[in-house]
Amino acid sequence: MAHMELFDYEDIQLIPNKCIVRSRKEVDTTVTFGPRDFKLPVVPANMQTIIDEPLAVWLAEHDYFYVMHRFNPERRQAFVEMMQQRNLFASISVGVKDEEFDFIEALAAANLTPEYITIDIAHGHAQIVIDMIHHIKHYLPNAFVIAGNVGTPEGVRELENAGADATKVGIGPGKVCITKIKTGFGTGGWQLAALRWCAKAARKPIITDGGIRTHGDIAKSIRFGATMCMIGSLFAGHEETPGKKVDVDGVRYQEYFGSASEYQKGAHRNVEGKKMLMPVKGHIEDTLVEMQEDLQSAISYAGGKDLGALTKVDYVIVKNSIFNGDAI
Ligand SMILES: NC(=O)C1=CN([C@@H]2O[C@H](COP(=O)(O)OP(=O)(O)OC[C@H]3O[C@@H](n4cnc5c(N)ncnc54)[C@H](OP(=O)(O)O)[C@@H]3O)[C@@H](O)[C@H]2O)C=CC1
Ligand SMILES: Nc1nc2c(ncn2[C@@H]2O[C@H](COP(=O)(O)O)[C@@H](O)[C@H]2O)c(=O)[nH]1
Repeated sequence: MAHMELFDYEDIQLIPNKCIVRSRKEVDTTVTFGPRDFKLPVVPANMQTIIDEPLAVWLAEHDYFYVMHRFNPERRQAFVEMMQQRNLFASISVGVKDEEFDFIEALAAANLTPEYITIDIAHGHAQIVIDMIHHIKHYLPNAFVIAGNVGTPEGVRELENAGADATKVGIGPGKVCITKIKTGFGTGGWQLAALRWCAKAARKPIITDGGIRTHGDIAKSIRFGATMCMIGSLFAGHEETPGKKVDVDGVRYQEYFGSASEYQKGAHRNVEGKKMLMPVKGHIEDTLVEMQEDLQSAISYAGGKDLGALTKVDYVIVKNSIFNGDAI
């Protein structure tokens, strides 16, 4: 590996350029991802405590990208039918076990092609993922295939060469992730640098996945090569997110647990995720609007009118100092 600068979100500040808009309202945060345009380059994580069918419908109706999780496998075909009957796009997740290969064939037999299929595996740089990409492209050639997760340029290239239309980057930077502790591996603590490293090799869009803690981190992700940002913890704790609500000393919280946690698996086997309680902070629509306003502002600081302006801004590395000791 050539010499690589190591940094994460909190170590970076972007450098402003002369503003060319009279109002932040003029700034366009739209992103084209696959066959569609979306309001924001942001997608809630495909986790059971973050997305469910009603939220997926709401997001699709309001022109936000979504990826339904894969943890109610028996519902997925009906979900695709339901979305497409309502003229909404269908975006689902699959794993790589034998029955998942059968499921792809069942969709094809039913003449159902989801617009987006995400192969959702912890260690996505694997032959079985390449086999699944080939399988989907054979049976459902018009589906846009997102494959991951990977943490290296080699991983990105191999999945792209196998036919993936986008790759997802991030091994272990998530808020409820314990992969880095349990295995010693991953991009936790240097996710932004790993994104830059992977983006240099990519010929197709990248979704950065995990580690985003502030709205400014979305702008930084775009700067370092992401087309889309997958976010869990910032979306956890909304009225509409499906994690169980609990009351602790009169304060409302919502459960947010890892997809590889024992709470998801129902067994303590290969556990690489934990559970947290997040304070309930209101409606997801308000958070999405605030994200959009903050991103519009970021683009105005970049001296532009759309997301493209962020991709070229200068930056400095200010190791661990941007919060001046303040908590986020
Ligand atoms: N982004 C991240 O950093 C991580 C995300 N996750 C999330 O947790 C969920 C469960 O993931 P996952 O365990 O992959 O899904 P699955 O339980 O579907 O396992 C994937 C398949 O790959 C095999 N496998 C071999 N090596 C590994 C490895 N190191 N990690 C995982 N599987 C391996 C598994 O077999 P066997 O189980 O017998 O080994 C299984 O057959 C997913 O939603 C994933 O996104 C989990 C960890 C890290
Ligand atoms: N290592 C693990 N990673 C997990 C698990 N469940 C989900 N994830 C990943 O985290 C992101 C969300 O990260 P956040 O920082 O925005 O909260 C999610 O999209 C997955 O890639 C897990 O059990 N272990």
